[in-house]
Amino acid sequence: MARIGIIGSEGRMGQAIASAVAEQGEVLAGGIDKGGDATALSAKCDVLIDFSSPGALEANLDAAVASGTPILVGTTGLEERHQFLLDAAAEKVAVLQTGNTSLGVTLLAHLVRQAASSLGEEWDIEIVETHHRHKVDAPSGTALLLGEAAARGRGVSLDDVSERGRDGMTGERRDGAIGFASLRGGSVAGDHSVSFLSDNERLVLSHMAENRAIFARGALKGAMWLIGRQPGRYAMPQVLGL
Ligand SMILES: NC(=O)C1=CN([C@@H]2O[C@H](COP(=O)(O)OP(=O)(O)OC[C@H]3O[C@@H](n4cnc5c(N)ncnc54)[C@H](OP(=O)(O)O)[C@@H]3O)[C@@H](O)[C@H]2O)C=CC1
Ligand SMILES: O=C(O)C1=N[C@H](C(=O)O)C[C@H](O)C1
Repeated sequence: MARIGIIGSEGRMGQAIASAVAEQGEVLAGGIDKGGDATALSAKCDVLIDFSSPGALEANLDAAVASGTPILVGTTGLEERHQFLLDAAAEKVAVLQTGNTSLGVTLLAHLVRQAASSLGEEWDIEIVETHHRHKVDAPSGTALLLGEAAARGRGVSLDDVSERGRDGMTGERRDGAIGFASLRGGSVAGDHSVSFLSDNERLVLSHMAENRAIFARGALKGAMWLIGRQPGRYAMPQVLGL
């Protein structure tokens, strides 16, 4: 049995992960929230699972590195500087960061990349996500992950083609753009759709999360997979064998 430490343990995801840990018969070694001691938690775990806040990431990675504990980071709203922190930590411990730990979205990203690579630039790409009223970041980590997949399929950089937050006299749509739109309300666990739009037809690939258990089970699976791995950056397709 593995000893699991949860960062953000009282949050919506933290509680769902604790349920998954119990369901799978693993051991919950402890959990922390804001103001908690990540170093002490890390020292008594085989793996850390972090679903907290971007502001907590640096301290959480430092704690993981100090005790040589692998870490799965599900927190979204991360910026470029956070990716540098993740890369640095991955030189010392096994690190998996993803905007979505579900099997369905991991497969969806694969399909989106394939579709973007097969369809020409005359197919516009638009990504729409809907989440519960409590979500604090936009676009969602998943929408960005799907945008990255589409951009990789097209052989372009997402930073160069991304169109976010259209408002007012935007002008016509840029050729080759990948657009994002976010809806917030109610208790939606997470809906994502990627539309490929041409003049004559539309292809829409989508995923709807019915609840948080899918994220929690995927996170636990990823965390268990990290135990005993060499330092490095890992990704969900490796965990799921996709
Ligand atoms: N990758 C994936 O598959 C998924 C990712 N997410 C992401 O996970 C994150 C958490 O989501 P959710 O559970 O809904 O959010 P919540 O707001 O419900 O939970 C966040 C938790 O993190 C804690 N926290 C905040 N700051 C710190 C800190 N500095 N150190 C330790 N703990 C801290 C909060 O504690 P306190 O209340 O004391 O501030 C709270 O308990 C979000 O970024 C979300 O987008 C969500 C679902 C799936
Ligand atoms: O905050 C959430 O709830 C979710 N966040 C992740 C994201 O930003 O994509 C994953 C999931 O959609 C739920």
